[in-house]
Amino acid sequence: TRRPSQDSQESQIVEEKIVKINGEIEIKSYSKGRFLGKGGFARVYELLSLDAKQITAAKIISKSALNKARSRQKLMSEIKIHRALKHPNIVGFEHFFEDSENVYILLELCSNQTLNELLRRRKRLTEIEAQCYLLQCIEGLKYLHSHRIIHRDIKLGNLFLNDKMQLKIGDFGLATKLEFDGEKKRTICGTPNYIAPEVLDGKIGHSYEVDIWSTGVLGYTLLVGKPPFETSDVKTTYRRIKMNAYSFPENIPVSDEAKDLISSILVSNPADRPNLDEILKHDFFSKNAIPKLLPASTLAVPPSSSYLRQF
Ligand SMILES: CC[C@@H]1C(=O)N(C)c2cncnc2N1C1CCCC1
Repeated sequence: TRRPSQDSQESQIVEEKIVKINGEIEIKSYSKGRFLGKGGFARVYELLSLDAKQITAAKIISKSALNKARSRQKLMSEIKIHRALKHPNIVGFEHFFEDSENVYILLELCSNQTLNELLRRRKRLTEIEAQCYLLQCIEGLKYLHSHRIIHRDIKLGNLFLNDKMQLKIGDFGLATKLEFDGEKKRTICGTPNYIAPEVLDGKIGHSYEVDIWSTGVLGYTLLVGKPPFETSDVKTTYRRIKMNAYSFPENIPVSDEAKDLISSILVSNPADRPNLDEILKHDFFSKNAIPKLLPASTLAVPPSSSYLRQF
């Protein structure tokens, strides 16, 4: 009997057909679990591999959605870049395969969602939490940039938290790999949330500095509770970015070190921004001891004063 919730074309078992080198066919079976949501063209489910008993977050993309060369090309670029990465602050790329209907991308399950949901619940974070998350994001970016990869869409919704509360950079749909040092990228597709002025400008190319810009926007957003240039309409936001028009609200306590660091990053000329190592040397990251990981209780409430006393 079919479960009432199961609609006709979606089956609960996924089978991967593997043709071995000696011509034998091996079938790997997976069981589809909870629906996690939509990500781009994909419907995302928890997926349990029935042999290794490993559970992943599976992006299931129907091939019919990939008929346009552009979207197929984008997906192949995302897979090509992401599958080569391995770092504690980068979402793990477990496996990918296809069957007659779909392409399946199996990613590290991050059961504590993203910083987007966290900030929606908490409104804004304490300085020690912002330090902890920014530090992990910068470690992940150091790894990406050392492999000549620019993420280009660092935003709350692409920063995932796994069950251990580790921060993981995800979604490489807008990422690009530079072929040589000094290469400048000109085009950018999609609507990155924390777009850097030089990308909007379009005259000069852009490079790693766009990810640096995003860490400034991220720091401001975590501490203030909303992005620095956000307005009700995109065109006005872009104008504010080009004008570098942002300020810290009087009524929200942000430390001098935080303001100084964020202001040094959110500068229009990419060449004037600090690099990742310079950012890590800033007083903001050395003024107090920073926890490697935060307790899961902070998903709902600020860290308790007794917890903070140890730092
Ligand atoms: C698989 C897509 C995306 C993701 O990239 N990861 C790593 C992830 C990992 N774990 C849970 N969800 C994840 N998501 C969510 C699913 C719905 C929207 C974004």
